[in-house]
Amino acid sequence: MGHPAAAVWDNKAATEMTKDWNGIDQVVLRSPHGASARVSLYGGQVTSWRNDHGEELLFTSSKAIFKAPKAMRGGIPICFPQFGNGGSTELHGFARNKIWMIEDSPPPLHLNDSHGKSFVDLLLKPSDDDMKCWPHSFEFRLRVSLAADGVLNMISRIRNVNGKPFSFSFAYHTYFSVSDISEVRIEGLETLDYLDNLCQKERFTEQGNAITFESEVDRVYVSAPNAIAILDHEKKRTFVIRKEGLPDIVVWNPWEKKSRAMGDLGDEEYKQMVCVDGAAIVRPITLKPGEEWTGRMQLKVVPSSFCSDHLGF
Ligand SMILES: O=P(O)(O)OC[C@H]1O[C@H](O)[C@H](O)[C@@H](O)[C@@H]1O
Repeated sequence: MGHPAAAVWDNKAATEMTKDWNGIDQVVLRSPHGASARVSLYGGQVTSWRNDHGEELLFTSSKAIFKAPKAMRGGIPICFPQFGNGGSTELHGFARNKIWMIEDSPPPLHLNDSHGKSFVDLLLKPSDDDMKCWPHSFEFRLRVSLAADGVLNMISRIRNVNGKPFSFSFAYHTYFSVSDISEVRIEGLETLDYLDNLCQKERFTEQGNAITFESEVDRVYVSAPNAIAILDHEKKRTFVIRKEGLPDIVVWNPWEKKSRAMGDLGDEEYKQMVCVDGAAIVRPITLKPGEEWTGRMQLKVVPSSFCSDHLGF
């Protein structure tokens, strides 16, 4: 446990308020060794995560649009209260298109996540418009923190402040930057069942040793382990994703044809990205009045020589 005053002091020194491309406030988190992360108040979206050498680890489209109704294509949009188009709200929910507030003194986290980290706490409450399409009152608290070793942590707490229970789905829709999608493999999802969005959500079982990419992929892996890895052979680096409270993993690459049809993605840019999301989709989360849910994702990048044997799966 760190001394609270020390944590506050560290944090002030390590965070900075600037504006994003669209003139909206964003918070820059910095580590003492040079890593950084940017969090826009638009969508509570992490728009950049850089390692100690200043290399960008998240993908952002060169054609990204910074206007509703779609989130900026890249970084980590937050999908809430719905993932995909199966509910009453806009695609992937409204949270990614709202202006969030900074919250100076949020209710304490059970787990002390602030010591030695730079962090920001954001808050989203529904507007009258949101209540029209999704009539449930909630408080969504998001903490984004950057540790001294460059590890990025996101903790979402969603509280029911409604008179009645409600259910939602959720995803950290994470666009990882990769050298070439053909050189990428994902480990940790072997033998799992997945729902294939390209086949009307039909359920299949993953057969291969690891996931590689040769065409469009749009899947929700069900009940995935809490650590999975994305290996980028060309860059010789591995992203390690750890998650808690988020049973599912989405894997998405639009490939050539879909990219060409998307106005906010360059025709060839699908090669430089892969989306792998910690998510709760297959079984929506239900909260009774007064209950709170927590979903946590941690992102780390390690040299690929640190192979999956070390991850314990
Ligand atoms: O274009 P967006 O609304 O950001 O959605 C981008 C993608 O998100 C997820 O990965 C879905 O599974 C895909 O079906 C969708 O195309």
